[in-house]
Parts: sequence; structure tokens; C-alpha cells
Amino acid sequence: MSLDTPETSTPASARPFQVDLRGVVDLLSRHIYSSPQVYLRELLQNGRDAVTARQKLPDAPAGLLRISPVTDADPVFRFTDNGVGLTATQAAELLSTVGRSSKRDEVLNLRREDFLGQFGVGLLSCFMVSDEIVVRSRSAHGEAPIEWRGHSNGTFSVRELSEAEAAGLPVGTEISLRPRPDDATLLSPARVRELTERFGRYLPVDVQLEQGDRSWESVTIPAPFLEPVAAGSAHEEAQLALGTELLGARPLASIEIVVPGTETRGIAYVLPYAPPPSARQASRVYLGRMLLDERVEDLLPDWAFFVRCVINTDGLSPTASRESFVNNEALEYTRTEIGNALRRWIMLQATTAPHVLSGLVSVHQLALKSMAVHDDELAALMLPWLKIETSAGDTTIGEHLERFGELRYTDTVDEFRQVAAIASPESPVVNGGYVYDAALLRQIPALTGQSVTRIEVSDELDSLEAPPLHERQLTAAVEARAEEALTTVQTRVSIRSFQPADLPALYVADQAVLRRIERTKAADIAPGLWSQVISTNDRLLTGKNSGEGERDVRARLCLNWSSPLVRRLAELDDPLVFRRSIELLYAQAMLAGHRPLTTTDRALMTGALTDLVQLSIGLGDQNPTD
Ligand SMILES: Nc1ncnc2c1ncn2[C@@H]1O[C@H](COP(=O)(O)OP(=O)(O)OP(=O)(O)O)[C@@H](O)[C@H]1O
Repeated sequence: MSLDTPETSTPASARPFQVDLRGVVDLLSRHIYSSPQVYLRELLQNGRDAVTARQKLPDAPAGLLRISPVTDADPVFRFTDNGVGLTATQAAELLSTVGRSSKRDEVLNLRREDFLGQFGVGLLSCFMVSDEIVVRSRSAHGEAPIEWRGHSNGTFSVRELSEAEAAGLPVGTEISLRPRPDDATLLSPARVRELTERFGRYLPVDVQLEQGDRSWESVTIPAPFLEPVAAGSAHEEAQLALGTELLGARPLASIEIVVPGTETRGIAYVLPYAPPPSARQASRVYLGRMLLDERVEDLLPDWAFFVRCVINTDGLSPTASRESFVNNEALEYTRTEIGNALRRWIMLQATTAPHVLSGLVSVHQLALKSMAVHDDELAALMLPWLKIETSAGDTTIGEHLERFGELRYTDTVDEFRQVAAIASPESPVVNGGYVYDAALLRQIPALTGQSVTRIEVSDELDSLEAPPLHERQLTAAVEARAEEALTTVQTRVSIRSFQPADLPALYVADQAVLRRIERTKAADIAPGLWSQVISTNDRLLTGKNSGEGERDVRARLCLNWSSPLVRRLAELDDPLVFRRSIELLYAQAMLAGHRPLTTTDRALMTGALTDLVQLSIGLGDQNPTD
């Protein structure tokens, strides 16, 4: 069927949509606004906008918003402003038409930046707490004062007030609400104070609350996050107090954020504790100094999880719920600029306040590493402060490079654990296995010109020499005895010589090393032509192939033939002492390599320890454990 109107039909007259106000209020309260408490935010916002509109006229007084909560003596809530006011025509048109707003640019149909409202639905939020809204207003443009009454059943009336009726009504607007019994607490003095302070504490107009004794108390204070502060000033204290309230602890530092492009400014507080890396810090955000939300999620870049911000913006667009921003180019730009401000601050600390940076690094290592990986400039400044684990203990990249001039690292934690025990103290190995570490270490040559080498476990264990030929018979017998001792944990045993000599055993799980051990074993058995064939073949091997399957590449215990303890064990005749000692060496090598112990491993270790203790105190013959 065509959507065009058939020529023969009678032209239909255009009629306006009917709006079911109850449905709209239900939509607002259940699906747009998070809670009925936003009635106060919407009133504050309308009052603030009316004051702004009046300030554009000559001789406007300073803006003033006054709120009288519901009390036992007076069950009506009143909100007054000394703003621009409304004429009868404006009231009929603007207050009574859902979606009509005076605050949009007529041509662009966009929010005008000096106003907070734009959607033309805010006043309806009062129907979430009251069945009737009464507006009495006197326009700054002259004309008779008016009274507009709107009902939640969708009807309204508007009338001009006589001067007698409007006696004492100044230019501006007064909104009265009589709360539904269930909602009365939302309009009570305590809740009204709490909500006014939360939403409107930093508004650029004076907001006053009526007290029990009919006096007025101002709740507005200067926003401590909008001005640069002098060190040691009361203003700085107020700024830190706000950060302490926000984080629950005194911030490590405060970083000024200024994004002129979207009229955004505020403070990023550095958390004094490390949050989980996945936890994106939500920002407390004000729009035109009115609270938008305590937890706006998308204003910071992902990596900025070490700060929490308090921000005010005049240039970003709120969604209709006024609890988050429209995800547009301006938001994207602001997010990037906030990221740049954080980066600039870190760089400044690196050059002017290294102690601040080192404090920051000790708490927020991971966030900083994640930033440095994608940012050469930042990496150059941050690298010296970043902590690393080395076979000679924990240190920083800067200290390590200063001491050793070069850096050798493993790609994984597992590799590190296997080589850490045998790395020489003159050339320690760095653990590049923690998140971002290897990627950062690889940046060093380009940034500082210093040498960085990735090492392989197999290269480090290259010095695993087979015992001399004349001792092979003895070592083969020890290997067999030791392997028998370890049958429950199915671990092979090889004897090799390596440094340091005081390390009796090494647990080897690296496949390349295991292949090499197997190779030397085959070469030992088949000297001459066969050993050449095998070594040529090994050079060609880069991964798994059919020949490899025949080799035994199970993890194994490497006993150190250079260790006096192992040599002493080789001479030991007592089978129980030998077995228990081998079991203990196995457990010790597992623990030194940070390998998790299985139940069998633990049972083996406990049994060995118990027996050795019993044997050493002379109980061995009476009660060995098995
Ligand atoms: N206190 C007031 N003084 C003067 N005019 C007002 C006042 N409150 C509301 N108005 C007029 O009524 C219109 C509709 O108000 P409403 O709160 O429903 O929407 P809005 O403020 O324009 O937009 P939003 O839905 O985004 O809050 C306003 O655009 C304004 O012209």
C-alpha cells in the first residue's frame, strides 16, 4: 500500500498528538530518572536558568533561590527564584506543553550553553512527589502576575492574579507542592537539605533553606575544584578535604584538569591505594555546577584507574536522564584531553618532584606500566622508577641499569624461576614475565641506548655439563638410584655440573633444556657418527617433530655434580638415608623454582623430613615411616 495520500480521498485535518500525562510521568520516573528525588534537582536547575535569563536584562539583582521544606506547621513545599518569571502566555505554552523548552537554540535546536535545561520535561518530575504543581510568577518583562496550576491527570489552568492577590510577589517564580503522603519525607527538612547540598552546593547562585525559626541559611559554597590553588592555602586544604571525602582517604596528590575546548575543569585525585586494575574509576561530575552524577564512568581513559576526578563542565551534552553524557565527539575529545593532562603531570613530577613520582609508582605500578607501554615519551621518564624482579632481588630499572650497564631478561615468570637459581650475581636475570614488563624492557634500547637481551632458559643452562667420562659409571648408577627414589612423583634424574656449586639440585621443566639433556645422553651412549647425526638433527629442530616424540621430555631433577653434597650422596650406602635425601633435594628444588607442590609432593617431603629427623636423633631403626 502506498504511503501517499490517494487523490480521491478527503484531505484529513492535521491534529495534535494527545499526551497521557500519567504515562509520561510514569515513563520519567521509572525509565528516565533514577529516583523521585530528582524533583529537587530539576527545580534547582529551572531556578538557576531563570536567574541566568534575568541576568541578561538590565538591573538584574544577584540570583537567589529559596527553599521551604514541608513541616508540621506548613505542609506545603515552596521553591522560589528571583529569575526572569513567566507571563500568562508563556506559562500556558511552556509549562503546559510536554517537550517545549525556551532553552534551546531556535535555529540549531540545541541546548544553549548558558542554560542547563533543554528537553522541556524537567518540571514534570514534580508529579513524582505531588499530584498538583502550583506556579505563581511575575515576569521581569512586566505584564500581570499569574498563577498556573497543573494536575497529574493532565489538566492545567492559568489565570492572571490581581495585584491584591499577588501582593508581596516579587519578579520571579514560586513553585508550591503538596506532597503525596508516601513521598512526604522526600520534602522534609532533612532530606531537602541533603538533596540541595548534593545537587546544588556549588551552584553560582545563592541557594538558601528555610530553618525551623523561619530564618534562611545558605547552602552554597565555592567549588574547591574549579580554581588553581596556592600551596599551603586554606583553598588547598578545602581541595584536599574534598578528595579525602571522595576517596575515603587522603589523596596521594591532586592533579589539575583543564579542557578549554569543552569548558571542562576539575581535579583528579590520585588514589593512595591500588584499586583492582579492571576497576575504572567513576568521576563525580557537575554540569553547569549542578551535580550530574557521583559515578560517571566514561569521562576517563581506561588506563586512568589510579585517579578519581571531580569535574565541572559547561560544554558536554547530558542525556535526558541528566545522569550521564551523550557519547559524542566532544566527550571523546574531553576524555583524551583529561588523559593528556594526567600524562603531563606525571612527566612534570619525573623532572621536578621525583619523590612524588616514586610514591606514585610504589602504589600504582601497573597503571603506570600500562600507560608507558603505549607512550614513548612517558616511558622514557617512567622507566627508571619502575620496579622489577631480578635474580639478585627486587630493584628498579634505573638502579639495575646503572649497576650492570645492560639488562638480561626472561619472557615468562616460569623461565625466570628456572634460571634465577643459577644466574650469576654479576649478571642477574630480570623477570620480564609480569604484565607489561617484557614489552617495557624491550623499549629500553630505543630510549636509552642501553643493551637489553632476552635470554632463553636453554642458553642459561648451557653450562649443564655432563660429568667427566671416568665418572660416568658412578653417576649413571646414582641417577638410577635417585630415579627409583622418585618413582612416586615420576621424575627423571640427570647428573650435570653447573654453578653455583652450593646449589645441589635444579628442577628443569623447560622443553628446550630437556631436549638438550636427552641429546647429551644419547650422544654419551652413541659416540662418533651417531652423536654427529643427532646433533645435526637437533640444530635443525625448531619445534616438535616426529623424532622428538621418542625422547623423554618430562620435567626432571638435575643433580649438581659440582656440589659437594651430591658427591657425598653418591658415596652413601644407606638406602633409606639416600632415598630420603634425594626426596628432600627434589622438594627443595621444587620450592626454589616456585613450583606448586602436589599432595604427593607434600607427602614425600613430610615423610623425608620426618625420617631424616628421626635418623639424626637416633630413632631411625625403630620407627622409619615406611
Ligand atoms: N522557574 C522558572 N522560571 C521561568 N521559567 C520557567 C521556570 N521553570 C520552567 N520554566 C519554563 O518552562 C519551560 C519548561 O520547563 P521544564 O523544566 O519542563 O524543561 P526545561 O527546563 O526547558 O528542560 P529540561 O527538561 O531539560 O529540564 C522552561 O524551558 C522554561 O521556559
